[in-house]
Amino acid sequence: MPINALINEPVSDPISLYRYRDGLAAVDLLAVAVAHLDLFTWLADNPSTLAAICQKFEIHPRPADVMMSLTTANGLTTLTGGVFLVTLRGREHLSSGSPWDMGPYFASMKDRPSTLAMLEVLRTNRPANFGSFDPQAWAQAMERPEFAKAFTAAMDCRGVLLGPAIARRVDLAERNAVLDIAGGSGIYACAMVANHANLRGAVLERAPVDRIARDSIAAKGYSDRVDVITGDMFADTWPTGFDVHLMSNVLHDWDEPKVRELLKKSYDALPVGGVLLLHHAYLNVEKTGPLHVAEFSALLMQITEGKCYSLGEMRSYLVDAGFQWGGVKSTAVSRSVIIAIKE
Ligand SMILES: C[S@@+](CC[C@H](N)C(=O)[O-])C[C@H]1O[C@@H](n2cnc3c(N)ncnc32)[C@H](O)[C@@H]1O
Repeated sequence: MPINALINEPVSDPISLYRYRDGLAAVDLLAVAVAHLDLFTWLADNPSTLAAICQKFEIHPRPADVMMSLTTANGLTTLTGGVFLVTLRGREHLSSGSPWDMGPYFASMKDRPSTLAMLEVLRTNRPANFGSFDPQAWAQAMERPEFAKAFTAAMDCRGVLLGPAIARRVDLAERNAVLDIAGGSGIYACAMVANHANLRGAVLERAPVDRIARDSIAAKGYSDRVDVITGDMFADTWPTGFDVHLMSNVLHDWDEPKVRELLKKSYDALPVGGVLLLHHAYLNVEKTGPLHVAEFSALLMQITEGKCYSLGEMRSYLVDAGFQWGGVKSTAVSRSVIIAIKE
């Protein structure tokens, strides 16, 4: 009998493979910090806030925040009382004047197209074209059926691992219906209903992904329990009748104002006592790691308007939106799910 991957998890751990794929852009972000900005030489003499770093190097706060999380997670900087300091490792290996300065080693990769694309994002705050090879940025490229199909397939194969991991770590025994906002192929909604016989589901997606989701859900045999609702999560009112909302790998595509907007939309559409599940890769409260997540954040910052948020940031956005914090559970490959309840 074939393995039902929506119910069974793999025995082996693919984390090293995820680290390569997720961390793709981290090397370019570090190269920008060293070879273009000479960040560590300056910061060693000028401990500074994020705002002062942005001013000095004429870079934007969102990518600068991601850059400093990456240097901190690498043990090159620390943050004390809102001020970034260079550590011994940063001084010895990445500051000019040190006999062990690796600056020239990084300088040789300064003009790589992907490094230059990263510098452009720091300077403009505009997402680069997808993976530096597609003619459009991700959000626009997703309107083209061919790109949407390939991108949704990429998300779907990741969801086979992560969807069941979420479904098994949250208690949904008393719940009835899950709305998977921007649910891609519907893999997460299928995994939720596959693991919880009491649940029905729906995916909210815009065209052309809505059609891809319908076909994918049918191919998995879940059309009788998972619907697809065509809609724009920003422009449209969210459907009611669902006591669970799931946003998986959604908020990390957007900057803070849009994150807050989506949380408010969820709050308005959920019944009192309803639960919001937020599944992403999160930095810790102090933004000192995990390194895998700080590396992934470089990629998201480069190709979308977002980044990997910290648990502290998410908690404050949720509380501001009216939610009660219900805890956080690890799922797989450095991802976790935040549970929030509408009071
Ligand atoms: C990174 S994918 C995540 C898909 C899925 N939730 C997952 O975890 O694999 C982001 C999804 O957001 C969807 N999306 C982007 N803007 C949207 C909008 N305005 N309304 C509805 N869906 C949107 C895209 O079509 C895409 O499927």
